[in-house]
Amino acid sequence: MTFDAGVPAPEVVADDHQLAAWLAEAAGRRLLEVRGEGLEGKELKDAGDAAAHELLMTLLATYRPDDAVLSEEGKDDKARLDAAKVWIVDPLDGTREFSEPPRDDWAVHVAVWEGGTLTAGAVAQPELGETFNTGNPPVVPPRTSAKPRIAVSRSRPPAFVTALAERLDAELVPMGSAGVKMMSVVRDVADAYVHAGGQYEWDSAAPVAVARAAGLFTSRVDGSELVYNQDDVYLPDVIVCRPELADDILAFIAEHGTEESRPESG
Ligand SMILES: Nc1ncnc2c1ncn2[C@@H]1O[C@H](COP(=O)(O)O)[C@@H](OP(=O)(O)O)[C@H]1O
Ligand SMILES: [Mg+2]
Repeated sequence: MTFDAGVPAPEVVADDHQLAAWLAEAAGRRLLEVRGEGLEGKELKDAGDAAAHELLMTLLATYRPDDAVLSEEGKDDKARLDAAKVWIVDPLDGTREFSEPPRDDWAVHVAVWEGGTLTAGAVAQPELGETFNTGNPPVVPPRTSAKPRIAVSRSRPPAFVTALAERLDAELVPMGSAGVKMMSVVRDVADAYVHAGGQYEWDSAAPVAVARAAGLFTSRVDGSELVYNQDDVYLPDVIVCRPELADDILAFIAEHGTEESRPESG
Protein backbone atom coordinates (compact mmCIF):
# COMPACT_ATOMS: atom_id res chain seq x y z
CA MET A 1 0.00 0.00 0.00
CA THR A 2 1.33 3.43 -0.86
CA PHE A 3 0.38 6.13 1.58
CA ASP A 4 -0.34 9.56 0.15
CA ALA A 5 0.47 12.30 2.65
CA GLY A 6 -0.86 14.95 0.29
CA VAL A 7 0.85 18.27 -0.33
CA PRO A 8 0.90 21.10 2.21
CA ALA A 9 -0.27 24.53 1.03
CA PRO A 10 2.53 27.07 0.38
CA GLU A 11 1.64 29.06 3.49
CA VAL A 12 1.96 25.87 5.55
CA VAL A 13 5.39 25.12 4.10
CA ALA A 14 6.45 28.71 4.84
CA ASP A 15 5.65 28.52 8.55
CA ASP A 16 7.27 26.20 11.11
CA HIS A 17 4.20 26.17 13.36
CA GLN A 18 1.89 25.15 10.56
CA LEU A 19 4.34 22.69 9.04
CA ALA A 20 4.86 20.99 12.41
CA ALA A 21 1.08 20.57 12.72
CA TRP A 22 0.76 19.29 9.15
CA LEU A 23 3.60 16.78 9.65
CA ALA A 24 2.18 15.46 12.93
CA GLU A 25 -1.26 15.13 11.39
CA ALA A 26 0.12 13.30 8.33
CA ALA A 27 2.09 10.85 10.49
CA GLY A 28 -1.05 10.33 12.57
CA ARG A 29 -3.02 9.40 9.44
CA ARG A 30 -0.28 6.97 8.49
CA LEU A 31 -0.45 5.40 11.96
CA LEU A 32 -4.22 4.97 11.75
CA GLU A 33 -3.66 3.16 8.47
CA VAL A 34 -1.03 0.85 10.05
CA ARG A 35 -3.41 0.19 12.93
CA GLY A 36 -5.97 -1.07 10.42
CA GLU A 37 -3.68 -3.65 8.87
CA GLY A 38 -4.46 -6.46 11.32
CA LEU A 39 -1.07 -6.63 13.06
CA GLU A 40 -0.81 -7.25 16.80
CA GLY A 41 1.58 -6.80 19.71
CA LYS A 42 5.25 -6.26 18.92
CA GLU A 43 4.63 -6.42 15.17
CA LEU A 44 2.14 -3.59 15.42
CA LYS A 45 4.48 -1.53 17.65
CA ASP A 46 7.43 -1.97 15.30
CA ALA A 47 5.35 -1.28 12.19
CA GLY A 48 3.95 1.91 13.73
CA ASP A 49 7.32 3.22 14.92
CA ALA A 50 8.93 2.52 11.53
CA ALA A 51 6.13 3.82 9.32
CA ALA A 52 5.71 7.12 11.16
CA HIS A 53 9.48 7.68 11.36
CA GLU A 54 10.03 6.96 7.67
CA LEU A 55 7.20 9.25 6.63
CA LEU A 56 8.44 12.12 8.82
CA MET A 57 12.01 11.72 7.55
CA THR A 58 10.84 11.76 3.93
CA LEU A 59 8.61 14.79 4.44
CA LEU A 60 11.26 16.71 6.41
CA ALA A 61 13.84 15.96 3.69
CA THR A 62 11.35 17.39 1.18
CA TYR A 63 10.16 20.49 3.03
CA ARG A 64 13.12 21.28 5.33
CA PRO A 65 16.17 19.87 3.51
CA ASP A 66 18.56 22.22 5.32
CA ASP A 67 17.43 21.49 8.87
CA ALA A 68 18.71 18.79 11.23
CA VAL A 69 16.44 16.08 12.67
CA LEU A 70 16.51 14.24 15.98
CA SER A 71 14.07 11.30 15.97
CA GLU A 72 13.53 8.60 18.57
CA GLU A 73 13.65 6.05 15.75
CA GLY A 74 16.66 7.42 13.84
CA LYS A 75 20.43 7.40 14.25
CA ASP A 76 21.52 10.46 16.22
CA ASP A 77 23.49 12.62 13.77
CA LYS A 78 25.50 14.93 16.03
CA ALA A 79 25.69 17.49 13.23
CA ARG A 80 22.48 18.72 14.89
CA LEU A 81 24.66 20.24 17.64
CA ASP A 82 25.98 22.80 15.11
CA ALA A 83 22.70 23.23 13.23
CA ALA A 84 20.70 26.46 13.30
CA LYS A 85 17.42 24.56 13.42
CA VAL A 86 16.57 21.05 14.61
CA TRP A 87 13.28 19.16 14.28
CA ILE A 88 12.87 16.97 17.38
CA VAL A 89 10.33 14.22 16.66
CA ASP A 90 8.82 11.25 18.41
CA PRO A 91 7.06 9.49 15.52
CA LEU A 92 4.94 7.43 17.93
CA ASP A 93 4.76 8.28 21.61
CA GLY A 94 2.81 5.74 23.63
CA THR A 95 3.84 2.84 21.42
CA ARG A 96 2.51 0.41 24.01
CA GLU A 97 -0.97 1.95 23.94
CA PHE A 98 -0.89 2.17 20.12
CA SER A 99 -0.57 -1.62 20.11
CA GLU A 100 -3.69 -2.02 22.27
CA PRO A 101 -6.64 -0.94 20.09
CA PRO A 102 -9.01 0.75 20.66
CA ARG A 103 -6.93 2.78 23.15
CA ASP A 104 -6.57 6.40 22.05
CA ASP A 105 -3.70 7.48 24.33
CA TRP A 106 -0.87 7.63 21.81
CA ALA A 107 0.49 10.59 19.87
CA VAL A 108 2.87 12.00 17.27
CA HIS A 109 5.31 14.70 18.43
CA VAL A 110 6.94 17.25 16.11
CA ALA A 111 8.96 20.10 17.69
CA VAL A 112 11.23 22.81 16.32
CA TRP A 113 14.32 23.93 18.21
CA GLU A 114 16.14 27.05 17.08
CA GLY A 115 18.79 29.19 18.72
CA GLY A 116 18.67 27.40 22.07
CA THR A 117 14.94 27.20 22.55
CA LEU A 118 11.77 25.45 21.38
CA THR A 119 10.13 27.71 18.79
CA ALA A 120 7.25 25.56 17.52
CA GLY A 121 5.58 22.25 18.17
CA ALA A 122 2.62 20.01 17.43
CA VAL A 123 1.14 16.96 19.12
CA ALA A 124 -1.31 14.88 17.08
CA GLN A 125 -3.75 12.58 18.84
CA PRO A 126 -5.10 10.83 15.77
CA GLU A 127 -7.83 8.84 17.52
CA LEU A 128 -9.22 12.11 18.93
CA GLY A 129 -8.94 13.82 15.55
CA GLU A 130 -6.93 16.60 17.24
CA THR A 131 -3.55 18.17 16.52
CA PHE A 132 -2.57 20.56 19.29
CA ASN A 133 -0.06 23.10 18.02
CA THR A 134 1.76 26.34 18.69
CA GLY A 135 0.45 28.02 15.50
CA ASN A 136 -3.05 28.00 16.89
CA PRO A 137 -2.34 27.56 20.62
CA PRO A 138 -5.02 25.71 22.55
CA VAL A 139 -7.00 27.69 25.11
CA VAL A 140 -6.98 25.88 28.45
CA PRO A 141 -10.55 25.73 29.71
CA PRO A 142 -11.41 26.78 33.26
CA ARG A 143 -10.64 24.05 35.77
CA THR A 144 -13.61 21.74 36.25
CA SER A 145 -12.22 19.74 39.19
CA ALA A 146 -11.76 21.20 42.66
CA LYS A 147 -9.47 18.30 43.51
CA PRO A 148 -6.24 18.45 41.46
CA ARG A 149 -5.80 15.59 38.97
CA ILE A 150 -2.27 14.37 38.22
CA ALA A 151 -1.70 12.48 34.96
CA VAL A 152 0.63 9.56 35.45
CA SER A 153 2.04 6.67 33.42
CA ARG A 154 -0.38 3.74 33.35
CA SER A 155 2.41 1.18 32.98
CA ARG A 156 5.13 2.59 35.26
CA PRO A 157 3.85 5.29 37.62
CA PRO A 158 6.72 6.80 39.65
CA ALA A 159 6.19 6.11 43.37
CA PHE A 160 6.89 9.70 44.44
CA VAL A 161 3.89 10.90 42.42
CA THR A 162 1.62 8.81 44.65
CA ALA A 163 3.09 10.57 47.69
CA LEU A 164 2.75 13.94 45.96
CA ALA A 165 -0.91 13.21 45.23
CA GLU A 166 -1.51 12.43 48.90
CA ARG A 167 0.10 15.72 49.93
CA LEU A 168 -1.93 17.76 47.43
CA ASP A 169 -5.10 15.76 48.08
CA ALA A 170 -5.01 15.02 44.37
CA GLU A 171 -6.18 12.03 42.37
CA LEU A 172 -4.04 10.14 39.87
CA VAL A 173 -5.24 9.79 36.29
CA PRO A 174 -3.30 6.97 34.58
CA MET A 175 -2.78 7.12 30.83
CA GLY A 176 -0.16 6.28 28.21
CA SER A 177 2.16 8.63 26.27
CA ALA A 178 4.01 11.66 27.63
CA GLY A 179 2.42 13.87 24.98
CA VAL A 180 -1.08 12.68 25.79
CA LYS A 181 -0.47 13.38 29.48
CA MET A 182 0.76 16.92 28.77
CA MET A 183 -2.19 17.53 26.42
CA SER A 184 -4.52 16.20 29.13
CA VAL A 185 -3.50 19.25 31.18
CA VAL A 186 -4.20 21.49 28.17
CA ARG A 187 -7.63 19.83 27.81
CA ASP A 188 -8.65 20.00 31.51
CA VAL A 189 -8.62 16.21 31.77
CA ALA A 190 -5.80 16.59 34.31
CA ASP A 191 -4.23 19.57 36.08
CA ALA A 192 -0.61 18.40 36.21
CA TYR A 193 1.81 15.89 34.74
CA VAL A 194 4.81 15.16 36.94
CA HIS A 195 7.41 12.66 35.80
CA ALA A 196 10.91 11.56 36.85
CA GLY A 197 13.10 8.50 36.42
CA GLY A 198 13.65 8.51 32.66
CA GLN A 199 12.63 10.06 29.37
CA TYR A 200 14.28 11.56 26.31
CA GLU A 201 14.11 14.93 24.58
CA TRP A 202 11.62 13.68 21.96
CA ASP A 203 9.18 12.56 24.65
CA SER A 204 8.65 16.12 25.91
CA ALA A 205 9.86 18.67 23.31
CA ALA A 206 6.69 19.05 21.21
CA PRO A 207 4.15 18.79 24.04
CA VAL A 208 6.18 21.21 26.19
CA ALA A 209 6.20 23.72 23.30
CA VAL A 210 2.41 23.40 22.99
CA ALA A 211 1.85 23.54 26.76
CA ARG A 212 3.95 26.73 27.02
CA ALA A 213 2.03 28.32 24.13
CA ALA A 214 -1.17 27.49 26.02
CA GLY A 215 0.13 29.33 29.09
CA LEU A 216 0.92 26.31 31.26
CA PHE A 217 3.91 26.02 33.59
CA THR A 218 6.78 23.80 32.39
CA SER A 219 10.10 22.91 34.07
CA ARG A 220 12.38 20.14 35.28
CA VAL A 221 11.42 18.69 38.67
CA ASP A 222 14.04 20.91 40.36
CA GLY A 223 12.39 23.97 38.84
CA SER A 224 15.14 24.52 36.28
CA GLU A 225 14.44 25.08 32.62
CA LEU A 226 13.98 22.19 30.18
CA VAL A 227 16.88 22.39 27.72
CA TYR A 228 16.83 20.68 24.32
CA ASN A 229 19.25 19.69 21.57
CA GLN A 230 21.89 18.58 24.05
CA ASP A 231 24.70 16.12 23.28
CA ASP A 232 23.06 13.63 25.67
CA VAL A 233 19.35 13.58 24.83
CA TYR A 234 18.37 11.92 28.13
CA LEU A 235 15.96 14.34 29.81
CA PRO A 236 14.53 12.23 32.60
CA ASP A 237 12.04 14.50 34.35
CA VAL A 238 9.43 17.12 33.62
CA ILE A 239 6.56 19.05 35.15
CA VAL A 240 3.66 20.47 33.13
CA CYS A 241 0.87 21.99 35.19
CA ARG A 242 -1.61 24.76 35.68
CA PRO A 243 0.51 27.71 36.91
CA GLU A 244 -1.23 27.86 40.28
CA LEU A 245 -0.07 24.33 41.18
CA ALA A 246 3.62 24.80 40.37
CA ASP A 247 4.79 26.15 43.75
CA ASP A 248 3.24 23.30 45.74
CA ILE A 249 4.58 20.63 43.39
CA LEU A 250 8.11 22.10 43.38
CA ALA A 251 8.08 22.51 47.17
CA PHE A 252 7.05 18.88 47.69
CA ILE A 253 9.78 17.62 45.37
CA ALA A 254 12.41 19.91 46.92
CA GLU A 255 11.55 18.40 50.30
CA HIS A 256 11.03 14.74 49.38
CA GLY A 257 12.92 14.23 46.10
CA THR A 258 11.89 11.80 43.38
CA GLU A 259 14.19 8.99 44.48
CA GLU A 260 11.64 6.21 44.62
CA SER A 261 10.96 6.50 40.89
CA ARG A 262 11.58 3.22 39.15
CA PRO A 263 14.29 2.75 36.53
CA GLU A 264 13.53 2.08 32.86
CA SER A 265 11.51 -1.09 32.39
CA GLY A 266 11.31 -1.16 28.61
N1 LIG B 1 11.70 5.53 32.96
C1 LIG B 1 11.69 5.80 31.65
N2 LIG B 1 12.81 5.67 30.90
C2 LIG B 1 12.81 5.94 29.59
N3 LIG B 1 11.72 6.35 28.88
C3 LIG B 1 10.57 6.48 29.58
C4 LIG B 1 10.50 6.20 30.97
N4 LIG B 1 9.23 6.43 31.39
C5 LIG B 1 8.54 6.81 30.29
N5 LIG B 1 9.35 6.85 29.20
C6 LIG B 1 8.93 7.17 27.82
O1 LIG B 1 7.96 8.22 27.86
C7 LIG B 1 6.88 7.90 27.01
C8 LIG B 1 5.61 7.83 27.85
O2 LIG B 1 5.66 6.74 28.73
P1 LIG B 1 4.43 6.39 29.69
O3 LIG B 1 3.27 6.12 28.78
O4 LIG B 1 4.86 5.23 30.50
O5 LIG B 1 4.22 7.62 30.51
C9 LIG B 1 7.19 6.58 26.31
O6 LIG B 1 7.69 6.91 25.02
P2 LIG B 1 7.55 5.92 23.72
O7 LIG B 1 6.19 5.33 23.71
O8 LIG B 1 7.80 6.86 22.58
O9 LIG B 1 8.64 4.89 23.87
C10 LIG B 1 8.26 5.97 27.21
O10 LIG B 1 9.21 5.19 26.51
MG1 LIG C 1 8.08 8.72 23.40
